[in-house]
Amino acid sequence: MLLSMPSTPADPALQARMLGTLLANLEGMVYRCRLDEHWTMEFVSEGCLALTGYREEDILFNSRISYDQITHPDDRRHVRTTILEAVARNCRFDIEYRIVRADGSIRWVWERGTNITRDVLEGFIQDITERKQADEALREAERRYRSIFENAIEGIYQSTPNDGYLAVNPALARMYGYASPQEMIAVLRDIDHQLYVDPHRRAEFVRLMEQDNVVTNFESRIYRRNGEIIWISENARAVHDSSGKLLFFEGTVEAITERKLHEAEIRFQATHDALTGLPNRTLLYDRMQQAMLHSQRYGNLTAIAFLDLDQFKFINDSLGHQVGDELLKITAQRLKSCLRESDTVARQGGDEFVLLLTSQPNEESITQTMQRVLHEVAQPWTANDLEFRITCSVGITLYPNDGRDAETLLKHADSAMYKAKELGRNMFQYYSAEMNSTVTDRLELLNRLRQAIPNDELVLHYQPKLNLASGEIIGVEALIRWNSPHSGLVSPGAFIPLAEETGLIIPIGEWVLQTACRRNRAWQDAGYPPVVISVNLSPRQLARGDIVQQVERVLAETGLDAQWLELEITESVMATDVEKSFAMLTELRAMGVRISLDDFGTGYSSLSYLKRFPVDTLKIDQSFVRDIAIDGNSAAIVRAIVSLGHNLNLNVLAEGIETAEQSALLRQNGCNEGQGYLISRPVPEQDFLKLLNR
Ligand SMILES: Nc1nc2c(ncn2[C@@H]2O[C@@H]3COP(=O)(O)O[C@H]4[C@@H](O)[C@H](n5cnc6c(=O)[nH]c(N)nc65)O[C@@H]4COP(=O)(O)O[C@H]3[C@H]2O)c(=O)[nH]1
Repeated sequence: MLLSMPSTPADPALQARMLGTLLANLEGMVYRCRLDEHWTMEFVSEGCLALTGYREEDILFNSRISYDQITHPDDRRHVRTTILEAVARNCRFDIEYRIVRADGSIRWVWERGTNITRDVLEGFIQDITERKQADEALREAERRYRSIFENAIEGIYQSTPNDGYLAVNPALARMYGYASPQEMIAVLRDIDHQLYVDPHRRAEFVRLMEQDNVVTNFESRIYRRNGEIIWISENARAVHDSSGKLLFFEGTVEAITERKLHEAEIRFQATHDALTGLPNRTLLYDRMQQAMLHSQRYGNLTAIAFLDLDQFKFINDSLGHQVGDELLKITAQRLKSCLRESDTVARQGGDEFVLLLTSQPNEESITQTMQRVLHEVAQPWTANDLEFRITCSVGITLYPNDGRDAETLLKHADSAMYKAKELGRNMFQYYSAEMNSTVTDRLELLNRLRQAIPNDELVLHYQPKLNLASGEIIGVEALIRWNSPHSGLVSPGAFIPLAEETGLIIPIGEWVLQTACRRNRAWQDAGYPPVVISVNLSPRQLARGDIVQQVERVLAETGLDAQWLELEITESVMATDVEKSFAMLTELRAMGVRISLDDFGTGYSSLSYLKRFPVDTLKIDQSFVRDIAIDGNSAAIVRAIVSLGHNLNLNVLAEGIETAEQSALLRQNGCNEGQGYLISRPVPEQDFLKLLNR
């Protein structure tokens, strides 16, 4: 019993004193009370004041307040029931409840007691408010941590090195495709094989844990429950007990598939061309290095083909960038279709592509591929309901023959490509050492070309046009030459394309028009028989829109009558703003200027326009003339053009006549005007005037 005395010491006074000391120093209150409706106190120890805020005399025999009143109203019933039940069973009771202290504050107490008789209880009551608060704080903290665990967006887990997961949160279960954490823990027993796509990843994870006790940003590919593969990143640490034994790993998981895709996308963008999806220059260099190493080891050839679309700039400027972009995409596809998977088609920028052919046994195989490339690129394509054809010029270098590094090989391929352009486009050229001596540095060329007009370096050569039947000179074509102090007499193929690309053709074109008209007027003034002089007009001169005014001004300045001027335009002009071109050409014809359609039959699908086109003469392209004697198709085309021209009341002139046989065949096929080396090459003015005088 609580108040029963120890058997020693025997002195009752000593015992009473000890008891008094004990009771006075006890934190809490010892009591004796009646088992009545007030819990009437018969004895309370000194701790009463500290516990309840009431003095002993306030409580004893309910003199001021009863203990039942001190008990928190909400807990009174619970307290009474518990005590009565214990009494009924004659056993000790142990109960926690709240009291209301004298100052109104509420405190938690713990009471432990027993009944001495049927009516009297004895026991001890202690303030446990602080412990209760600590418990509550602990529970709150636990609740908080659980809430974080349950509601985190990141996956959280505890796992053992060998036995799967101890705990996972719902986010991780969701991320891995399981209905609940429980299901995931139950199903995923063999993490190495069931989870990681590469089973060695888990071994690596465990190894890092053993080594560092922590892993950060550990990225792996894992299987979701449905077999789908995703990327995750883990941060984890090892948890040990006090003896240092490993208990488990605990970590967080982030799904990073999107980030990985994004990174891959960025990597792709850094190495590929956005428009065509082809490898860009960076990746090309990389592949070239590999290909060269491979050739070195196996003793075969690597070919680098530099490819430039002929007249692309013109299409881009005249039909718009959208059509230009479309053409580049089509070309990219076509080029890829000609090559093996192991080869590379890269876009170098603009309309330039580079083909890298690896492990080539000999030149013949490269030539075959290049023939396929020319053929494929030249296939017709459609834009704005019109059918087009575009050709390309290609320069080829071989490793190891033509260069030992990527830079040199590309530079030489570029030179060879310009040679192909110079030789008439739509062809490929293998690089040869002499090409180095030709003008290949375009920038340097451009700078020098800019100076050509002010330095008076441009000259015109003249090529007569004949009536094939009578042999009479009926006209002359003015053809530009550049008398460069640096490179000698440069033919137009070597600088006109560059002038067209850079816009320099505008001042050059105006110079040609001025000079041709002035010279023609001077010949007439000198008494030579009058001839029509033809001047080539670049599509860009026409696209500028002021050609009518320019021609008017030049004719006025030089005093040449309009009937003695002919403007040669190429079919490609028709692909530009057709209505505008029609209007300008119509105006020029109304002034009396003649219009001739150059290179007829080679390029754009112009037949549909031809009927409406304000033109006087069709010039049959020299490629047909060249083959007329050997190729039935060319002869048929020439016949068709001649009869088409005549039906439309047009003059038809054949250019590039080199042999008497060609001339005869042309005459037989109804073509009675011609021009070509057979009659005369383009010659300086004085030589031409001698011909005119004959
Ligand atoms: N194989 C062969 N070739 C022959 C024969 N007869 C003439 N040719 C060449 O064929 C070209 C005909 O000129 P094009 O088709 O207008 O082609 C011209 C023209 O498109 C352009 N061009 C020349 N001068 C000018 C100019 O003043 N302005 C513009 N915009 N372009 C020009 O440069 C191109 C090339 O001019 P050229 O080198 O002078 O080359 C000339 C001429 O020398 C022949 O029997 N056989």
